[in-house]
Amino acid sequence: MNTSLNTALNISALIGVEANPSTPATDKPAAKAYTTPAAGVQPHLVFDNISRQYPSPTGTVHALREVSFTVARGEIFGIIGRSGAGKSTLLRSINALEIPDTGAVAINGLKVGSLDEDALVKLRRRIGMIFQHFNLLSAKTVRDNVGLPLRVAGVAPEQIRARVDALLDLVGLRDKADVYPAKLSGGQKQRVGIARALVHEPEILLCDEATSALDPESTQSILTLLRDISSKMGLTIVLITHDMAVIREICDRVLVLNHGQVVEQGEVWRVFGDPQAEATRALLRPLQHGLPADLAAQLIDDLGNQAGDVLLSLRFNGSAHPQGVSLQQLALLGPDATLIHGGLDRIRGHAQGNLLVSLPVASWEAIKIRGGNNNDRFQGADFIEVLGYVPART
Ligand SMILES: Nc1ncnc2c1ncn2[C@@H]1O[C@H](COP(=O)(O)OP(=O)(O)OP(=O)(O)O)[C@@H](O)[C@H]1O
Repeated sequence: MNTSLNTALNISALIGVEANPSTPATDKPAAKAYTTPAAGVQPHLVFDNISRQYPSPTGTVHALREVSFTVARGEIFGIIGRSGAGKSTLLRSINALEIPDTGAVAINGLKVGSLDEDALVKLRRRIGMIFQHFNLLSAKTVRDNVGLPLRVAGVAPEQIRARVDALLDLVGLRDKADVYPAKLSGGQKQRVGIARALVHEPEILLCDEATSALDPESTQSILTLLRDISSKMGLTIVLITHDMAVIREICDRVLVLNHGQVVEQGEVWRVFGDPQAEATRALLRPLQHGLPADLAAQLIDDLGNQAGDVLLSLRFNGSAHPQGVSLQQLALLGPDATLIHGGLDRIRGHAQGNLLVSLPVASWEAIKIRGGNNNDRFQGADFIEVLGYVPART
C-alpha cells in the first residue's frame, strides 16, 4: 500500500492541503508540560517530576520516569497506556499507596509524601477509588458494602443508613439494598463500588480500569453515571484505562504513558484529532475507520496503463471546521467520487474522523491540475492521502 508521506506532500502542494511533516517517527517523552491553570487558580493535583523504580530479577524496572502534569478541579482526566506503561503506579501515587522515589504529588498544594499516618487517613477519605473487579464483600449486602467505610469510621447507624440510602438513590440501586453481590450484574456491582467510593463525600475519585470487566452497554451506563456525578458533585475524576473509547466518552484531557514516560497530553479532541506519538496512534487504531480488508487486498501502488480508481483518505481533525464537513466541499471531488467507508465523531464539540473515497484516476488527475490554480480546494480536509489504486472492475 502506498501511504508514503511523499504522496501526501505532493498532493498537498497541488491542492493546498497541509500534511503533517512534523509527525515524529518514534515516541520521545513529551516536553515537560504543565497545563497552565487560569490565572490565580491552583490546580487540584500537581505531579512534579515523579519517578518510580522497582527491582526485578532482570534489572531495574522504570515504572515512572520524570512524570509531570496537573489536573484541574472538577476535571475528568484520563491516563492511558499499554499494559505495564505505569498507569496503576501513577494512579496509586495520588492516595499514597505508592510513594515516588523522586518528585512529589500535591493535592490542593499539600505534598502527599510529607503526610504523617493521621493526615494520610484523612486524605484517603477525601479520595474515593473504584476498581476493575469491584472489590465487594460477597458475604455482605449492598447496603452493608456501601456503609462499611462509615462503620469503620465510627459513624452512628442512623446516619449511615441515611447516607447509604441517598447514595443508592444516586446510583439507581435503592431496590437492591438488601441483595448480595452474587445476585448483581457487573454494571450493578460497579454502581455499588461507586456508591461505596462516595460514602465519605470525597473530592477526588480514582477509577482503576473501572469499565474493563463490563459489556459495552454497562460500560456506557457507568461512564454516563461518572460524568453525572462529576458535574453534580464537582468531583475531580482521574481514571486509568487502556481503552481509548473510554477516554473519548468522558474525559476532558488525556495523558498517554509509554514505558513510564509521558509521550503526549492535552485536550481529548486535540489528541484524537492529531496524535503526535506513535504510542497514541497505536492506541487509537481500533477506533479508526481503517481500510476495509477486502479493499486492502485489492490495493496496488501503481495502475500502469490500466484504467482504475484511486483510493483517497480524507482526514478531519476537528480544528479548522469543528462543526463538521461541508458536503459542498466534498462535492468538489466531482460526480464520479464515491464515499465508501469512514465516519466522524463529535468530541467535545469538534467533529473529526476520516472518510475513504474512490475516484476514477482521470477525475483525480483533473482535480489535481485544477487544484494547482485553486489552493482553497478541499480546505475542509486537514489531510488527504492517496492510499493506492484499484484496477477497473470488468
Ligand atoms: N510492586 C512491584 N514490584 C515490581 N515491579 C512492579 C511493581 N509494580 C509495578 N511493577 C512494574 O512496573 C511497571 C508498571 O506497572 P503498572 O502496574 O504501573 O503498569 P500499568 O500500566 O498499570 O499496567 P496494566 O495495564 O497491566 O495494569 C511494570 O513493568 C510492572 O511490572
